[in-house]
Amino acid sequence: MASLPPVPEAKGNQVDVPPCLLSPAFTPPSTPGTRTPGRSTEPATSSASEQNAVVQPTLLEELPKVKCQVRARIPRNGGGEIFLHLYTNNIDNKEHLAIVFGDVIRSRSLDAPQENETEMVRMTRGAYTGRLYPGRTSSAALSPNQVVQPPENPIPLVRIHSECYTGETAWSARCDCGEQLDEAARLMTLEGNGVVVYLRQEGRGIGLAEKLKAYNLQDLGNDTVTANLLLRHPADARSYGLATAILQDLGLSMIRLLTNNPIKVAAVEGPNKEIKVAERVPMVPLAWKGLKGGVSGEEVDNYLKTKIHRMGHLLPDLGL
Ligand SMILES: Nc1nc2c(ncn2[C@@H]2O[C@H](COP(=O)(O)OP(=O)(O)OP(=O)(O)O)[C@@H](O)[C@H]2O)c(=O)[nH]1
Repeated sequence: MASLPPVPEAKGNQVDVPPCLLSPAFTPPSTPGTRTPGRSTEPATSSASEQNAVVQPTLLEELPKVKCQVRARIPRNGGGEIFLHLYTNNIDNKEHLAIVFGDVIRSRSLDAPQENETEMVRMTRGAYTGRLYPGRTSSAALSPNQVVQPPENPIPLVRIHSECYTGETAWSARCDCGEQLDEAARLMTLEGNGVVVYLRQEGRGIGLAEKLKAYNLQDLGNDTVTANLLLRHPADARSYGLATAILQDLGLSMIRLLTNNPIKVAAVEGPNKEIKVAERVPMVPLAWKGLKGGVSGEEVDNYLKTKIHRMGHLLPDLGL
């Protein structure tokens, strides 16, 4: 049986690319928004000796086109409610989502009148104001006790979240993805305003099957960056043009972005600074703040350590 190649040494942001295990690369070709902004889609070759783990986003001139097809109210387990917005777009066939907190933020493409549509059709696709109730006949009218309150902070909190089936659904303690989603929801509920853009770029854009292979390579002693490279994927295959377009559709031009990822900040602003990140709000793991309810353990610490040391994430090292 062939033995695994040695773990490469990081040199600042540079990393030795290990010989790949597979050929050809399996990064899904339909990774959302690969055209804007994108990373090099060149697979690592076995002869390549070095590659940046941290790559600055390159922004294309045009954003993808997005359309909100439907919106619905979701009462939240534990209190409060959100409006789930489902988007389609012109660059992939995935259903990307925007989870909107509060009544103020609305989708332009959803609210735009459609030809010959009845009030019932408008209400059914979610293009109504206020709340639906049995017998309601108009999408526009607010009942007298339905008043839209402006939020206290006019610059909304935004989280751009990439799908993580393992962390959000399968209770994984390898990463902090589930905790980050919960924490974003908690903060937006407190403010009564905000948006989680939920992008279908599972496994940093390599898809679930490849992420599971990467997990096995991690169990064989590699960190998350090396595991991706061994599979001939980039360390991070994601892009954020769809998020920029969705935020624009939601009428946001200035946001406070919940992230530790500097690439996300630069990328979401868009090719023509369509969105301005007024503030980056760090996402410090709850366990690091001595709080309960978050994920903790050696595996998530290793995951975060790799993000800090090899992907340039802005988190205090805390001697990890
Ligand atoms: N390839 C790979 N992807 C992972 C692994 N663990 C988690 N992920 C994916 O990493 C992504 C996490 O993305 P985000 O929550 O947006 O976080 P981030 O860009 O790292 O930075 P923050 O905004 O600071 O959280 C999700 O798509 C997860 O599925 C792993 O071990 N390997």
